[in-house]
Amino acid sequence: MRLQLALDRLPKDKCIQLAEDTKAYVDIIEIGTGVIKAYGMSIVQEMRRLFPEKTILADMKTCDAAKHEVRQALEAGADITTVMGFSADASIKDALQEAEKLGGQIMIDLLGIQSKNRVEELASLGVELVSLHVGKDQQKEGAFHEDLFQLTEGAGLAVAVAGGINEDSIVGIVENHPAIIIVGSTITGQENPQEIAATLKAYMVH
Ligand SMILES: O=C([C@H](O)CO)[C@H](O)[C@H](O)COP(=O)(O)O
Repeated sequence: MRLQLALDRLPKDKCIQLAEDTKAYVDIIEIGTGVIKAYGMSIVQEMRRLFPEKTILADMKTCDAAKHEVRQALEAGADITTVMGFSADASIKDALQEAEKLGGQIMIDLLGIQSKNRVEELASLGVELVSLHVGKDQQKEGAFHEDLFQLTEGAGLAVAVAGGINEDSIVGIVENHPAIIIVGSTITGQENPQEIAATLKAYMVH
């Protein structure tokens, strides 16, 4: 089970500092969508250079022109890039094909998807990794809840989870054995991010 640190809505120097401070506990560094919109591929390149031993995920949230955007992210140094699950099948296929060509991986973001049917379709298109995601705005009505695991049950997919995960919710989440737990604000909003990252990671390894 891997811990992914989501770096969202932060200036570049703060992203770098957070990645540095928490690196003993974090397996995957996620460069958040808004951060990519602010700095473009240069921050992906910089994180790759600064953290060569880490898996880097570019949260591109691609929904069209998938071949181009997947190439952009992977050529900049990302290992994984995200594509939205509601995208056209043609986009999903292009993304998977391009990632395979370049030796990277696609994480399909299931934000907004409620039907198991779509999840099964995605699996039949060759998708292997998805994220069950409660978006920032949706979190006003509640953070990630274990009920969401039902959506991917039996689909044979590696599952990441995201959306307001904290010390209270992580215990129940770990019991469902996701491949990746994605945590943003709970770590990045702390005065001592290293301490909270260590606490969260400890729940994942015991
Ligand atoms: O993907 C995310 C969200 O859509 C903002 O871009 C976050 O990275 C993800 O939700 C994790 O962040 P927290 O919810 O703050 O833990």
